[in-house]
Amino acid sequence: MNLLKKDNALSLARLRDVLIRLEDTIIFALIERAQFALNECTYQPGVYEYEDGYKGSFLGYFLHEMEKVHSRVRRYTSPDEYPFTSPLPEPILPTLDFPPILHPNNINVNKDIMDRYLQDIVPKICTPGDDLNYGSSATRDVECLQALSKRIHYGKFIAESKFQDPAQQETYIRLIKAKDREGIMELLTNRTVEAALLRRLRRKAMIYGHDITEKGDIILDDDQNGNVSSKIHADVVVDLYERFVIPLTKEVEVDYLLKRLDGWQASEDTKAE
Ligand SMILES: O=C(O)C(=O)C[C@]1(C(=O)O)C=C[C@@H](O)C=C1
Repeated sequence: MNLLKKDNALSLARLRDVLIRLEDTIIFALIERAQFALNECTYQPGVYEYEDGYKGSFLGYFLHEMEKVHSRVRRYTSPDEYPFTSPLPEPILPTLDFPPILHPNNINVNKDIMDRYLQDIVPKICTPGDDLNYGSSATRDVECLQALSKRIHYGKFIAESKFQDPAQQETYIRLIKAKDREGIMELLTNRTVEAALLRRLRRKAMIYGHDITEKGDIILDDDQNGNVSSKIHADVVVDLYERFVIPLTKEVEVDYLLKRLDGWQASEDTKAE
């Protein structure tokens, strides 16, 4: 989404379209990672020596080096991009003037994303063992992590859109003032959208995870669920969204909303002047 343009940036339908596109990005990134073995040593600190004395894992090193370059081309000045590592250098490109779409905040849940990715996702999508493709698997890890991070932090835009809905703003303000986390969570939850998302995701993961014949039919495997030797198990993708991606997006939404009124009245007064 072009965040330099403010028009319609907060339309809920458009934001949901972004999330739908990111489903494809995430499924393909997971499929790419799944072709390599677990390669545990890339996640363990102290296995390699780095010229700058870095003490973390190979993935941590690779991610930090990549983020340094991306930071120089101002990736993390965009309100939908969040780094995993720090410190990062200043951009070499001039600052872009993004219209203020989000309320100022410093929410970044990438540490949680990294923990869940390493503990829960990689062991489920990769075969155990070591195939020596360390660079390839770390490259894919970075793609998965960045796609998940973007998706989950989009919760901020969705929360802002919901807050600005005139039909709901008063209720949000009341719940925020009461610091009612559960009430906010309930109000922003849309179970119909979640159920439709999970159905769509299962279908996509089934289709993207299999090859097709020349006629376009899906080549299903011969187990009863039709997904034993697929590139990725549809169940794993659905489970990942159900237990991790959606709940963490909602946490971001709630965290954002809980801070939504900080300095708000002051900024409304300035706008009115
Ligand atoms: O689409 C929304 O309304 C969202 O808030 C996003 C999302 C999601 O993570 O996909 C989260 C909460 C809602 O219950 C439905 C979907």
